[in-house]
Amino acid sequence: MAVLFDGISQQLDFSSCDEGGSSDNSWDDCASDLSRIRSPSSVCGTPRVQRHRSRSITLSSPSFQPANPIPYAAWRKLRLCESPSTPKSLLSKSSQPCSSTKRSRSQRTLRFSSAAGNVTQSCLAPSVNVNPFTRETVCRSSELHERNRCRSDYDDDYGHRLKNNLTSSEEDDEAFLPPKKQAVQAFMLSRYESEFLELERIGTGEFGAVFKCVKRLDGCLYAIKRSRRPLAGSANEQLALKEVYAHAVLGHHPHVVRYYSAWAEDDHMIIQNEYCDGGSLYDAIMKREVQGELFSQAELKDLLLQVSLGLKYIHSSGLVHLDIKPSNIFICQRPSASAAGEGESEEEEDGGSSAGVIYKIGDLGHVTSINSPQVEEGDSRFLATEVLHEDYSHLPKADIFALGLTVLQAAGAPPLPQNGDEWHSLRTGQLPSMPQELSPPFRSLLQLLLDPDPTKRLSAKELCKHTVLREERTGRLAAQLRRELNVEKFRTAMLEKELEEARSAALSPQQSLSVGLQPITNGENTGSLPKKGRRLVGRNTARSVSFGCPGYRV
Ligand SMILES: Nc1ncnc2c1ncn2[C@@H]1O[C@H](COP(=O)(O)OP(=O)(O)OP(=O)(O)O)[C@@H](O)[C@H]1O
Repeated sequence: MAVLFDGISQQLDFSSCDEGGSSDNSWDDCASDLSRIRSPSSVCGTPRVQRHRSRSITLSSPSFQPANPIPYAAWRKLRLCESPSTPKSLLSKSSQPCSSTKRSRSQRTLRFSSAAGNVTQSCLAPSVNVNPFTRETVCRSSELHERNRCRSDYDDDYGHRLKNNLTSSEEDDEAFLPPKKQAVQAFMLSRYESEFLELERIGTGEFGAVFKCVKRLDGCLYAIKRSRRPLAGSANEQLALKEVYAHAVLGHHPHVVRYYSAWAEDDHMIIQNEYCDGGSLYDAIMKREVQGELFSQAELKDLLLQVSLGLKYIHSSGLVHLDIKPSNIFICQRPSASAAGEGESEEEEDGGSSAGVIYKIGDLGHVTSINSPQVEEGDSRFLATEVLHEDYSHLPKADIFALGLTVLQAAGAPPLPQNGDEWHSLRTGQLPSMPQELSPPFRSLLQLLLDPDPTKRLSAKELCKHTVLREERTGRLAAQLRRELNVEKFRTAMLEKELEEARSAALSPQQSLSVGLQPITNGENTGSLPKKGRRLVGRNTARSVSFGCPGYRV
């Protein structure tokens, strides 16, 4: 029995089941966890199988049962937290460079991982590759290089989770599943589980839940939307399908959240989208509110311009969004200049801001066609009156109306009413009272977006060209051009000076020839000849210039 306990104690670590020690994990609990290991609903920590040379007892074998249930108190004593094989030591082992043989083996093996939250989803799934080209990886490796550390030190959640995952796969070097079982279990994994490692839940909405995931193959982050309720036959089905159809038709634009893939799983729709690391505009507004800050007018113009660019693209594709609002506009932090390279980004060419963030339109669940609309009204707080009255003749202008209200929200306007008198008065063209003074041209522009008559509202295309929005960018461009012009002027002046010097240097010997050749002796009497070692035009002009007179040179 002692031998049996010893074997178990060296293979199991329940620290991930109960970090705080408050859980009542008995053997039975953990054994049942093992049996539920592929159930997505299971959230309790899964016993972590530690790397160990002895294979006398392998927990991965479903047939394994302890001879006797282990009492709770005794069980807790079996934890390996401070033993030489604790997870800590395993982590540090994994952070050291490992041989290529080991890496390739770990990539092949299936493993148990103890990813926090939805633990069991990633169990038995393949490991995650680390993409060396992502911004995160590049930044991290340069940081590590700077600090001259030999141990990797991931300080964010992504790093931790990735690391845990990689560590787990290394632990699995001592593969405990026979090949047939591995194959069967891999087969039983869903596409979501086998292709992605779930890092955290980042949001919930009408559609369902959204998770931040890393794709095991490419090591990149994605936002994965999973519909909340089983879809077949539900009203949610249309919403999900609309989103997929719209994404597929729209393709790729810098101001529309990028779509990668979609599939159905267990009667749920799963959509793989670009992950926007700045969250939603709604989150950003809330954050500013807490900090007692407001979006500046320049930021508001930037927001309006960028979303207009996205809308222009959607509208020119014959579609309308119909649910524009702060929680459906997502933010990507702009990569630093060094990471982005020196050339202008696509956004800038398309008129976006060169500083700060990139705004992207997301959540295409209400998208419909302009010409044959099937309108599923979006959030009533942002709804234009004509849509409420089922007048669909100017649908793109309904997006413009919602965009106007979105910008007002970012400017600090009070929360919008869902209905009632206040709702109607907002639709008479009156701007709500604002906590900040907006310039008259910008205020009039916003007023124009909220005009009760949709035909008077500007189109997205007109907005993108509007001088009020362009002046910021024009000003920035002008400043940049001025800087470049100054550099060029300076360069030209330098070249002119060098040319002048070269000319006079070339002229001097001829002058000296006309007055009688003087051999160069000890450096005296050199007239206007360049001083010794002085360079002429270009970098290679330290060479002597010969005039074909032996004994005479300049
Ligand atoms: N691509 C993404 N990148 C980052 N976070 C995202 C992304 N997509 C969604 N989220 C987060 O998940 C939340 C809900 O997402 P989304 O609005 O798409 O779901 P929904 O169910 O359609 O919501 P709604 O009720 O607004 O229609 C967002 O508010 C945001 O915090």
